[in-house]
Amino acid sequence: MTIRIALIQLRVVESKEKNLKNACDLIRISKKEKEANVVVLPECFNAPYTAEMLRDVAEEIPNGETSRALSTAARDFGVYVVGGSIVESCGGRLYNTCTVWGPEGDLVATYRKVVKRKGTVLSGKTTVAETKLFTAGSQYATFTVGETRIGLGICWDMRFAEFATAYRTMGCDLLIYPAVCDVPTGEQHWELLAKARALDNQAFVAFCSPARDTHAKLIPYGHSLVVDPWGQVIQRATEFQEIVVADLVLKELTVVRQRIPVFEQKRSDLYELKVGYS
Ligand SMILES: NC(=O)CCC(=O)C(=O)O
Repeated sequence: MTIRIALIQLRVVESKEKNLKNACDLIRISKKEKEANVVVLPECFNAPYTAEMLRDVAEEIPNGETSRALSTAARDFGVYVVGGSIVESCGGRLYNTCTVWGPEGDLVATYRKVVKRKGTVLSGKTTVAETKLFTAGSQYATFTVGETRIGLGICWDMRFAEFATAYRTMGCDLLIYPAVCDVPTGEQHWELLAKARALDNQAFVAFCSPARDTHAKLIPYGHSLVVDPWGQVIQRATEFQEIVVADLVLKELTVVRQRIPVFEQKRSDLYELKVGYS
C-alpha cells in the first residue's frame, strides 16, 4: 500500500481571508490534480508568524472560520487535511493547535504543541515568545489512514527524539510536523532533524514549512520535505510556494525494520523510554 502525501508550502500573507482561500485552492489541486490522499499545511498558516498577528487570528476549534474552511475543503475534495496549525482560543487561553480533517469533513485529531519554547531560535533572535503567548498542550495526537497510524508534532517538537519515539511505540509509521523555522536554523538543522527522526524510528517523516518571504519578520526557510524510514529525503521543495508530492511505499517499513532490527535490540535493562499518556 502507498500513501500519497502532499505538503503545501504556502506563501503566507497578512490577510487571513487570502491565506484561507489560497490554502483551499491548493488543497483542491493536491487532490484533484496530484491525487494525494493526505494534504498538509504549515504551522500558523493563516497569519504571519508574529505575536501581534497571531493573537489577531485566534479562533475557537471547531467553530472558527479556519476550521469551517478546512472541514469544507476536506469534504468537498474527499481528502485528509492536516491543517498545519492555527492559534486556538479556548477558555481564555491560546494554544498552537493542529487540526486534522477526514474526507467526510469530520475532525479526526487535534494536537496542541506540547513544548514550552522560550522564543529564541538558533540565531539567538527572539521571534514569538511562545511561552508567553501560548499554553502548552499535554497530549499526543494520532490518526489513521487505512492501516497507517500517523503521529503529529509542531515545529520545535521535532527536536525531541523521545517524543518521536513515543509515537513509534504507539505504532505510528509516519510523523507529520507542520513547522516555521527561520533561515539560519533551517540551513543547519532542518534536514538533519527530519533524517534523524526518520532513522531513529524507522518511520516516514514530513516537515511542512511556509514559503520563504523575505519581507516577513521571521523569514521561513521553506524546503518542506519527506524522508523515508532509511533516512533518505524522497522529496523536497525549493523555497517558493509549491506543492511537494511524495509516495510513501509502506512496505519499506518492514524491510528496514527487518534489516536493521534496532527496536528489537534495545537494552531495556540499561535504558527505557517512559511514555506518559496524560
Ligand atoms: N516555530 C518553531 O517552533 C520554531 C522552531 C525553531 O526555530 C527551531 O530552532 O527548532
